[in-house]
Amino acid sequence: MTAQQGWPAPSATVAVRGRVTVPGSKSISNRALVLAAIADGPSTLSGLLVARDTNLMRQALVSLGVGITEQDGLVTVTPGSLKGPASVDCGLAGTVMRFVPPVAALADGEIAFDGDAYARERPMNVILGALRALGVQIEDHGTGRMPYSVSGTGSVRGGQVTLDASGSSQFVSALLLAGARYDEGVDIIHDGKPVPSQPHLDMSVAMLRERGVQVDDSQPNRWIVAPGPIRALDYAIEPDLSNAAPFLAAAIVTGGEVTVTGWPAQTTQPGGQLPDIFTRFGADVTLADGELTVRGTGRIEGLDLDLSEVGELTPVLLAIAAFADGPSYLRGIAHLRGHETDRLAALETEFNALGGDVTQTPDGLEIRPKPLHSGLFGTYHDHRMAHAAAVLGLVVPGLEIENIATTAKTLPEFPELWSALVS
Ligand SMILES: O=C(O)C1=C[C@@H](OP(=O)(O)O)[C@@H](O)[C@H](O)C1
Ligand SMILES: C=C(OP(=O)(O)O)C(=O)O
Repeated sequence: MTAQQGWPAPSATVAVRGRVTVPGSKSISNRALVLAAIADGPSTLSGLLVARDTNLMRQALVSLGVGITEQDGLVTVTPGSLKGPASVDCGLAGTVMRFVPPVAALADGEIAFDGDAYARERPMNVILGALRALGVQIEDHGTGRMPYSVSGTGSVRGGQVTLDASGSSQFVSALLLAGARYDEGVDIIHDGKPVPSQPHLDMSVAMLRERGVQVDDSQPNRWIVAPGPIRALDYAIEPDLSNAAPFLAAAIVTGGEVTVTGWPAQTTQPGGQLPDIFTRFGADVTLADGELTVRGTGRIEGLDLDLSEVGELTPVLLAIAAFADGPSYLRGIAHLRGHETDRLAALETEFNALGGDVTQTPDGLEIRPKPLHSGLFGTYHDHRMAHAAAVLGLVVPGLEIENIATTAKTLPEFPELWSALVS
């Protein structure tokens, strides 16, 4: 492949200044869809993300028998009786491959799951094993991976299950989201190294409680969901704060100023930690009147960051750290090896191919800033690799991004929004 085959990342001739509005959160959108699909009546969702991951979730739920209609940007989800046979394309969406099987278990009939080639590499065994322990029949040909099928009888016994969710918080969220609809509810006990992505767990619990479900998360590493209905709820989805990260990073690496509109005062999204992290990098950050403004000060400090709670922010934060005045250490993110790609390996390879000095550690990445040169940045079907490359490209002229279209996973309009902001 030659460098000509990539998307020419705009470089910033002047400091980036502007305002951006990003579409709805992937994580909240797909939870809202799942919960609405198994609620006690129709729910209307506003601000739902339109992207590959949410489209796959919608298709999955429709194929199970859920009604989904759309008018004037509002999406109405009407629960139906869940039935197989059906097949579900998970693409590369963790939220689809982990959150839908516990719902499919409530269907009557066989639901087959498959996805992109790399989806077969993403860890699934924990959630499949947990579902089996809760009384669900699963066929995975002994692989613990995709493709698999879930054969339901219209109800799930549920009850207590012990699992190791250190590989992904989505194993816990998946059971939380459907568990109220199981006969005995679900009592999830985590046994293993710490569960990553605490904000995403909080998001699942909060969204269940908003819908009247009783969740007891008062003990560490244990979540008890009482059996009962999930109340239908009309719901507005927050903007995706993780997808806002590259735009805000543009201000930091160019010494400019970027405002993201619609920033929630309170959030369970991991991006809620961005103001603090950006401040530690040396940026000026203001949150007022529902807008977050980040101003680059011309100085970026190398940081030692535990990103275990906010792993999905890693690629963009590494791109900022590439221009810091000292080394940075990003820790607590071994589980990123099971994301859209092995993100630790991919980031190390691609940053170093531009002349960078990035090293994988057992649980993270170290970066020692060095001048970078132009080149083609591989994205490995990973939207956040593309975001990181775009941030680098502001400072590194001639950088090209392979398969920029991969950003469609969560933000199809990324190339246009980016070009409009930075050029
Ligand atoms: O539940 C969710 O919506 C997510 C949980 C996290 O997964 P991991 O805990 O596997 O990192 C996060 O990285 C992913 O982007 C979305
Ligand atoms: C890890 C991610 O996605 P997924 O929901 O597919 O796990 C991500 O978006 O960074």
